[in-house]
Amino acid sequence: MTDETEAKGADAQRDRPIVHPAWLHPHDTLIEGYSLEVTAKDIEALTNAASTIWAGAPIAVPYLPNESHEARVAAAKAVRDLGFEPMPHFSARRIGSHDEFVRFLGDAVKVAGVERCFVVAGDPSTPEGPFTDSMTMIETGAFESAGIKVIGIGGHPEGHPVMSEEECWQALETKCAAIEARGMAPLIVTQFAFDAEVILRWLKALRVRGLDHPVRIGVPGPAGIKTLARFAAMCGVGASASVLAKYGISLGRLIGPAGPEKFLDALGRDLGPEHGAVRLHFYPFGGVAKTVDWITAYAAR
Ligand SMILES: NC(=O)C1=CN([C@@H]2O[C@H](COP(=O)(O)OP(=O)(O)OC[C@H]3O[C@@H](n4cnc5c(N)ncnc54)[C@H](O)[C@@H]3O)[C@@H](O)[C@H]2O)C=CC1
Ligand SMILES: Nc1nc(=O)c2c([nH]1)NC[C@@H]1CN(c3ccc(C(=O)N[C@@H](CCC(=O)O)C(=O)O)cc3)CN21
Repeated sequence: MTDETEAKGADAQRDRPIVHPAWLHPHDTLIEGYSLEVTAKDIEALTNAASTIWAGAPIAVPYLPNESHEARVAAAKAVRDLGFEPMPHFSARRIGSHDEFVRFLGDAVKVAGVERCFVVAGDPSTPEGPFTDSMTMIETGAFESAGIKVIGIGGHPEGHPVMSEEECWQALETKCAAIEARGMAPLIVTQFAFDAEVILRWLKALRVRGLDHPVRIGVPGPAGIKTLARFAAMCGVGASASVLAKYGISLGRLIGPAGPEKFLDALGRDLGPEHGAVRLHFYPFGGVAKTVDWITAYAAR
């Protein structure tokens, strides 16, 4: 019972005003109920690793350029057929037309039984179609009409290359309110980061603002240091020498793998009730198998 919708159900049954209590069972460890992000190209790797991933795990599939509609729908269906909960991305600035949007949403629901979607602005500096940001997709009303229950949105604890800090909070508040007003449950998924202290500070600020929705903290899966640096640059994620040192990466030794053990140790040590309902979302930059094996070993410690 670590899933967002189930958590809501459990909430209602116990008739308690606390939001998503299933995310904070005292016997849980931080790693339980994790989710993953897997590209359409990595579905084969997901299939091979499936038996070592918890049944029902939410699996997000990013909306990457140069993928066909069919490949995107097939990826969501494969995730469902493997016994996981598909959460396809809807990348506003990458979607070429309203038709492309509703066709993907419709087929994702019909073919893959999708009930949760992740909406994000996306990287193109000029939108390829009518959607400039997440809100313009949410406001079409298409998600609730299609029966979507949970809408994931991006959180930016380390700031954003285009938006100011205050704009990030405004965007988050506006999206959460709109999603709830439309009868769906918001889920905040953060951009991956390397500094646990920044995450903890941001979580506190989020709760002080009255945003009590569940949060999945974005965690880079274990990968070679060069690979991590490449994705950080690609995604606009800061990775200063001092932050990387705290993470366990020494700039004097740039070869070899780096995992999130120090990052997660720090999070696990300092997370408290004041940070609200929190789970993890892994970005397997070093490959799905490597990340899942790493998670299994970390959980068994
Ligand atoms: N966490 C993830 O998995 C992903 C994160 N991203 C990153 O997150 C950002 C999306 O932010 P959201 O919180 O979804 O924003 P949003 O959709 O809530 O938009 C908030 C405001 O920021 C502006 N904005 C966002 N991205 C922009 C861009 N690339 N160029 C110019 N203006 C932009 C929007 O026009 C809007 O005014 C992307 O731009 C990208 O950098 C993108 C894809 C996946
Ligand atoms: N700014 C931003 N844009 C994103 O698209 C994004 C984020 N942030 N944050 C986290 C996730 C990670 N995302 C991605 C995006 C691309 C691949 C990927 O595998 N791309 C290429 C390979 C690129 C490379 O190895 O350099 C591919 O072949 O599909 C993986 C994860 C999407 N997400």
